[in-house]
Amino acid sequence: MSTTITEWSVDHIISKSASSSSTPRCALIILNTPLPNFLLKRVWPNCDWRACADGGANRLFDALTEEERSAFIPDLIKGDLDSIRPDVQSFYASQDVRITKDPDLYASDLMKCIRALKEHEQRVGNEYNLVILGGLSGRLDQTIHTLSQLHKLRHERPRTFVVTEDNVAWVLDSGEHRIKVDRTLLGITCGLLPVGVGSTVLTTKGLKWNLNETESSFDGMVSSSNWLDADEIWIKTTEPIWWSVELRK
Ligand SMILES: Nc1ncnc2c1ncn2[C@@H]1O[C@H](COP(=O)(O)OP(=O)(O)OP(=O)(O)O)[C@@H](O)[C@H]1O
Ligand SMILES: Cc1ncc(C[n+]2csc(CCO)c2C)c(N)n1
Repeated sequence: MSTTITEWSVDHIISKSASSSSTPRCALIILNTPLPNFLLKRVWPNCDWRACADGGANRLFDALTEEERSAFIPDLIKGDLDSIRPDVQSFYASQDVRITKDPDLYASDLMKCIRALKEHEQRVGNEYNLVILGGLSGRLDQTIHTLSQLHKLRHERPRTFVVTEDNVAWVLDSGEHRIKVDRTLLGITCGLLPVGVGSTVLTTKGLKWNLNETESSFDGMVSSSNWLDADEIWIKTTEPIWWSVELRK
C-alpha cells in the first residue's frame, strides 16, 4: 500500500517574483497585529481576495504611505467594528470597500472573515489557499485562538498559512509531509510544535536535530529552535502539529 505524502511549499505566498499561472492563488485575511510594509508587499500580489478583520484595516492603512494606499484596497472589512479607527473607516468607505458589521459575540473577527471567504468562494466557484497575516503575537488569548482556528480547519481548509514578521507557520495533519524549502525566502530556524494534541510521535529527515519515532508533547519534548538542514524536509507525525519556519526579511 502506498502512503500519501502531502507536499508543501510557501513560494506562492511570499515569493518576491511574479507568480506563474500554475501557482495556487491565495485569499488574504489581515489581522490586528503588527504589519510591516515589506511583508504586506510580498503577500498582497499573490492574493485574489483580501479582507481586513476589523482593526486589521488600521494595520493595512498604517503600513502604507499615502501614495501607496490607493493601490492596496481590500475587498472587505468585517468584524464587530470596535477597533477600526474612524479615519481609516472613512478612507476605505470612500474607496467603496464593503464594510460589514457583524456583532456576533460568539465569533471572533477572524472567524467572521473566514465565513465571508467561504461565502465568496461559493459565489465564484473557486477555492483559495488562505493566508492569515498576523495573529501569532500580542494577546495570548488571541494567539491561542489563531492556533485553534488552523487546527480546526485542517480537514476543511488544510492549505491555511499564518505569516508574520518572523514566521510562516501552518498545521501538518497526522500523516507524512514533504516541505520544499527555498532558503532565499526562509531562515534556518524551525519548530515542530505539539499544540492542541496530548502527544504525537515524530520522525523527520532534513533537520539538524532529526527525530526518530520520538514522542513529543507539551509535558515532554518540544522541538523548538531546530534548524533546516536540506532543501526538502520530510516529517511523519501521528497527530496534527504546528510547523513554523523563520521568515527571511
Ligand atoms: N493582540 C493580538 N494578538 C493576536 N491576535 C490579535 C490581537 N489583536 C487582534 N488579533 C486578531 O485580529 C482580529 C481583529 O482584531 P481587533 O482588534 O479588530 O478585534 P478584537 O475586538 O480585539 O477581536 P475580536 O473581536 O475578534 O475578539 C482578531 O479577531 C484576532 O484574530
Ligand atoms: C465561552 C465564551 N467565552 C468568551 C466569549 C466572548 N467572545 C468570544 S468571541 C467574541 C467576539 C469578540 O469580538 C466574544 C465577546 C463567549 N461568547 N463565550
